[in-house]
Amino acid sequence: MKKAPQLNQLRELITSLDNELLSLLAKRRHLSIEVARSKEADIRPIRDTLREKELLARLVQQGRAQGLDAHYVLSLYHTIIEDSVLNQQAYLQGQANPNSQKQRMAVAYLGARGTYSYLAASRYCQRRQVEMHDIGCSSFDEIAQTVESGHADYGFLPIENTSSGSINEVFDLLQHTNLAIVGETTIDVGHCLLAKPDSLMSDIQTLYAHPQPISQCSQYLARHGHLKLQYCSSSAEAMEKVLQGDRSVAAIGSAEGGALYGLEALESGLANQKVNRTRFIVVARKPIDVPEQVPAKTTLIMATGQKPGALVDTLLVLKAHNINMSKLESRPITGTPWEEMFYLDVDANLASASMQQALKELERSARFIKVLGCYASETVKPTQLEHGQLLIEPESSKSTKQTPRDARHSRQFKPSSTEVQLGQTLIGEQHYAALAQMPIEWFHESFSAHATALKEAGFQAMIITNNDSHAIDESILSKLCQQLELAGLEAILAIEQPQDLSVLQSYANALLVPGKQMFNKALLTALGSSSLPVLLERNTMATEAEWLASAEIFLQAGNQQLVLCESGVRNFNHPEALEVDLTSLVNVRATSHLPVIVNLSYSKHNAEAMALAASKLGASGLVLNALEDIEVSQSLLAELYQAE
Ligand SMILES: O=C(O)C(=O)C[C@]1(C(=O)O)C=C[C@@H](O)C=C1
Repeated sequence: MKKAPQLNQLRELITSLDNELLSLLAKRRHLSIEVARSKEADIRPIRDTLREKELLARLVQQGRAQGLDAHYVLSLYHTIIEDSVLNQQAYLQGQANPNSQKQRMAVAYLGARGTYSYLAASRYCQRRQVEMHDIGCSSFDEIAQTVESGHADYGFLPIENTSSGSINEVFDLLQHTNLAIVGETTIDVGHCLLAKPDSLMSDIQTLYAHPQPISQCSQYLARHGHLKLQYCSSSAEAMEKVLQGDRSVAAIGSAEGGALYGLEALESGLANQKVNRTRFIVVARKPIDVPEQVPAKTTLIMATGQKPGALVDTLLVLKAHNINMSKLESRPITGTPWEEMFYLDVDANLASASMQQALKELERSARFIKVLGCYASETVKPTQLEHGQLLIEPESSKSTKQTPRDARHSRQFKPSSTEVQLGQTLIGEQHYAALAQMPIEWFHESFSAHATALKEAGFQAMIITNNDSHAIDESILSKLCQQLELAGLEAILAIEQPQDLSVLQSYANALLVPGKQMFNKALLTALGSSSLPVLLERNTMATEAEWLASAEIFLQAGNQQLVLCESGVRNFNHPEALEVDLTSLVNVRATSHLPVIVNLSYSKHNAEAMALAASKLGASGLVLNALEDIEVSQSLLAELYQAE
């Protein structure tokens, strides 16, 4: 028996794949910036949701054919596209504001290295490829003063959090500052319990934290009522305290921040809400221009006075100009009891005609109004696909489930077992067939001797696969099929797309739908409308129901000459290889009248025993690797034919 590969060998393979993935992602990023340059020239919007829909639908389909589920592909690509959009925005923003372009920026933020503000600021600078000179501050006022006095170029202020809501102190500060909002950024706040590496959860008695994380983790803290809370001015101070303390103290902070202090996360996911994100605004001394291609936000503050319906009038102005308001917050005006200052974020570019017009109208009715800034919106809403495009099961499998009695593949529909005539070869309950398989690339001039030897060893047919999905080379195909015919082997040709049907059917005795095309509805329907027998290979990740659902699509189109081909599925025993699913063979034989053959050419373990077991369990044939030692195949086939 072949030994399972070593863990380190497998890890090396994964490492090299990951390296390839990274370099592909870097190349994609580079291309995305080139796209931004072209959009800059013809003034086209950065976001093109139609293109995204088309791209996502294609990738979901291609991924599914390779065994990757739709949600996995979608979430990967949502992240990739978000990155692409934000990079394009940062590029165009830089081009539109050449004076604010610097190699190195001084950035003021709350606390010290390791706080969430620090993480937000460093990510913001990284995206703009700007070196960050970080200036930790002890309060929001100090951040504002540091920027106002020119000691910092940017200030980072947390404005709202998905768990604890708006950060009032920052709203109040904005009332009195002359700074402009020039950007926003949102980060995931993954609160962890950080302690020294040798601390255990049972050791922890005291918890240091900033009031914000304490309020965002209130449920966790209620469950751990014995922990003594100590308030700190920032998460960095909390981590510093843990560093100075003994094993009984811990802090709330991010794992990334904790690592800067040599602390480890004893527990993670402390926040009340699963999605815990904080939005930061970036303030600077001067406002910036936002290019019209970039989705922009404008933040205003206004006091309407205590007239009935004053706020409604404001909102109606926005409505009249088709301007969406993404946030509305109110804060008391200091020194004026019962009067409110409203903060509005609207999805509009300050320079746009509609926003300018709306502002004029608002000025007429407001007692006070001020634009705090216009900046690129970093909320990249993921483009969604139609529900039908996301279904893990093909639509037909739903209908099969609803009316299993009517399903054409079922024994209820047709109690007697189906026999499929493949040239001169019959496949079915009473007819066991042996098929060899090889990729078309293996064809060579002296192939005919090998084909004859296969025939003599007991094979009746040859499956020709096209592993790399190359375009069909008709001259090779015709020579190959001629030699198969001379050797007395039926030619079964793998088909990848409906367009290839007209060429392939002139050479083939039967066609094979490879597992990766098992969900290809167009292909199944085209083959179902032809008169050639077809072998339908199970996708390595497909369930029995999905496999039968694909068979149903084929049968519904009219052609009843279908053989199911079980080629192995991924499993935990031998993750590097495929393993024939004998359980499914039994189940499918019990529920369906279609013949099932078993392809052992991909499975590396116990092929001989598997072949015997499969034939005992009702398989109507087997497929072996055409290049396997012919004598070994011959003795196996002899044993199988005897057993039949
Ligand atoms: O194709 C474009 O127009 C791009 O800008 C590239 C891209 C992408 O990364 O694939 C990014 C943003 C658009 O909304 C659509 C697609």
